Amino acid sequence: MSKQSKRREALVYHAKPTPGKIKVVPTKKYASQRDLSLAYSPGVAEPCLEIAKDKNNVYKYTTKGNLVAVISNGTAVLGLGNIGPEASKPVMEGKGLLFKIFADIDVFDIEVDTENIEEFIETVKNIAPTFGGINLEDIKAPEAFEIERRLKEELDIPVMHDDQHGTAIISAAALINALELAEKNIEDVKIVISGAGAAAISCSRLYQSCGANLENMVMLDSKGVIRKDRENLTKEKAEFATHRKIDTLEEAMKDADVFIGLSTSNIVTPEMLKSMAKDPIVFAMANPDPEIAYDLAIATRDDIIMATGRSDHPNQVNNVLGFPFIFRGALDVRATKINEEMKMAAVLALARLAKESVPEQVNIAYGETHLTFGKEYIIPKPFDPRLIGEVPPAVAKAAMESGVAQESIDDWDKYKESLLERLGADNKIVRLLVNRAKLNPKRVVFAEADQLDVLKAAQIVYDEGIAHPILLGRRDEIEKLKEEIEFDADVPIIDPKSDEELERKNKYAEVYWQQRKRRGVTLYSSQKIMRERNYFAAMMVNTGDADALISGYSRSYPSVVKPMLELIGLAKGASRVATTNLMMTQRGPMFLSDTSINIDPSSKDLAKIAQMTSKVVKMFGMEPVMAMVSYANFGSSTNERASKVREAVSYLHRYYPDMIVDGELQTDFALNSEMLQDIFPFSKLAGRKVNTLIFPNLDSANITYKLLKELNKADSIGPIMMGMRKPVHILQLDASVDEIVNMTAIAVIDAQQKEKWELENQSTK
Ligand SMILES: NC(=O)C1=CN([C@@H]2O[C@H](COP(=O)(O)OP(=O)(O)OC[C@H]3O[C@@H](n4cnc5c(N)ncnc54)[C@H](OP(=O)(O)O)[C@@H]3O)[C@@H](O)[C@H]2O)C=CC1
Ligand SMILES: CC(=O)C(=O)O
Ligand SMILES: [Mg+2]
Repeated sequence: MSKQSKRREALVYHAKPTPGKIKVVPTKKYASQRDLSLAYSPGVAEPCLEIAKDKNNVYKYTTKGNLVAVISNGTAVLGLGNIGPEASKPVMEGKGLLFKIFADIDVFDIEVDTENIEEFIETVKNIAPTFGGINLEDIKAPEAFEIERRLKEELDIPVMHDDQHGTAIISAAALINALELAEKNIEDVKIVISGAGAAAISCSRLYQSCGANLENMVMLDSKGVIRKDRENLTKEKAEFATHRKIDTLEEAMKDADVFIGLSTSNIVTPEMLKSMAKDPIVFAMANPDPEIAYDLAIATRDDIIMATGRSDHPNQVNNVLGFPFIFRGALDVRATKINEEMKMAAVLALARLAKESVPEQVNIAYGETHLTFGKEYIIPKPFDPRLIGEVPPAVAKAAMESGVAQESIDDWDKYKESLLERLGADNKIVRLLVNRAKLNPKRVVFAEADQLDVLKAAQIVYDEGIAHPILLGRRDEIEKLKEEIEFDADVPIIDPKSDEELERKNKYAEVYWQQRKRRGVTLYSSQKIMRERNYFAAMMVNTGDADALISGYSRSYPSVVKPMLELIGLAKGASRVATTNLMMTQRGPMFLSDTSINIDPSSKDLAKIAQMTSKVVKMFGMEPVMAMVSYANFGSSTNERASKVREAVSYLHRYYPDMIVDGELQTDFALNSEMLQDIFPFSKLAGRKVNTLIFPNLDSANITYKLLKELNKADSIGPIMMGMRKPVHILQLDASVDEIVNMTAIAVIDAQQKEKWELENQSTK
């Protein structure tokens, strides 16, 4: 993607569909007059009075305990400098988003229009009663030091200047691990620090706590090396002033073991890197552009251990790995401070985690095959789901042991479990899907590429490397739309109606005719039918000219399924096709089958649908726990509709005893593991969390899925086609661009799996 398109994409992302990145969502019912009389007057007076009696009750009756203020005055926004409070708001909203998705902490972002230290402190102190914690952000040094020191002293809730301590914690963990790989001792290494601001000073102090020697450090600011003989140094800079008679970064870098960049972009040259000691460690952490570009650094020295603050290269040393989890731990024990002990506990937890074996989910999420501790993996990845289970407990424990916790945790296993529960699975699942597709992108033909949304989706999958799109449709229309959305990549366009495709059309017609010539099909009618886009696209997949197909955006589902079934046919061993929908519900991801095809399946069909769905659930990295739902529970009705489901279950139990499936069951029992455990403790599902529902007929499945989508605004991925010989996936009429992108990822994964099975079959023959 060009720099210009990236810029546009970032602006559209922030502007559409609603400006900004976060919103406020009520957590209580508000549907009836009664609800409102509780939420507001007169009911609300009761918690007010309780809190007036005892301020601690504010944690019991309000969101304070899980609410953090991300506060800035916009004086040091990333590496963009003093761009003012309004211009800092996207970053602060971004931090809010990260707090929420990584640690389930709610955030109000607050941008304060003052550069005066006293005014800023006064503002924060005045609003502090609202919050459980204060995250100071992007405030320039030296003001940031005084502001944080005073607020820590004067407030009884945790206050942390993220750019100082978040950065220090993460980079210290990365440094410990990098030094281990380089086989160097922290006490001995020569460290150059570019930048003498909030982040640099705090990092350097923490490295000292980890054992680094002040005598071995050289720090630089915008004026050059900070020497003892320089005048008018702030007290923080003076703390790091060196006796060495050097003035420039170039001189400082000679024979240095470690470079820490917390200053500004592109100030380190390849020559400087070459002058460093063997196995140099370079953390170029300025954002958005580092002190030296990752690729350039790697190309300059092959013994380098390199990290940046960015997510698009290995080793992202960025405070995003810290602030969500540090505050989570601090809030959960109502710590009054974030102290040195808590910071060190976070450092050690992060450093330790990087050395443990990486769950497959993380490999997939980052499009990697085998992340292991080494030069390109010195620190955990932000999307590592283990972070929330490891860092907050370490921080909370340290808070308790150092005497700043106001509440204690006794059952650490239970606490860890509750932390893992906090993370919704929605985004994770989509990410997993997309990244799995990216590992081995396939050629996907978009049969309706002359529709704007389909083309937009094709552009996204192309840009993100999810698939190699083939655009099928009216060439002139596609060209026009491509220009409109500035999709300038050279991807194949195929217009089945044009003369250019005559040869290919004839080839497909011949194949089609050969298969059906004894069923009343003539060569002429075959040639005619190949002008129809879905037939043409299906033949592309059939003959290996494409790996997968996406269609259905502009036509009714059955009208697309029919030709696909006729042309592509069923997979080996499949007796029918069916679909499943993945719904992102508040309870977590749920698969619902069959949502689109089988009107009144028999018990055998139901068993088959369950089996096929189980494979799809596994494809999403989840263990299927399946309820075959009905209006009845375990034989409570003898009606044939209930017994059909019962028979399907007994078939599965008999032939597939390892499948975790049971029924017939009413949906409320299926979704409530405790109720199920109490009343039907013999069930295979008792005590388990059901993630898949197999419905007895199309009516119930389709109605439920649409109801969830409309009433609960649950996002849906699907319908995912199961049982087709080739990867053909059919969109709902008017699917959104996101839905088309997700469906393409599914089509690619489907193609990857079919390819794998074919290879396995060949090797066993
Ligand atoms: N990866 C991460 O997680 C994080 C990265 N950062 C990045 O670190 C940088 C600094 O942030 P922060 O400390 O908050 O900002 P500050 O404004 O507090 O500090 C900036 C420092 O950089 C120095 N500086 C500017 N230009 C140069 C130069 N050419 N050579 C050497 N030093 C220079 C300034 O010098 P002077 O004192 O003379 O003005 C100042 O000391 C930013 O790029 C920010 O994005 C920050 C926090 C986290
Ligand atoms: C990451 C961060 O907080 C910064 O660059 O300022
Ligand atoms: Mg910052």
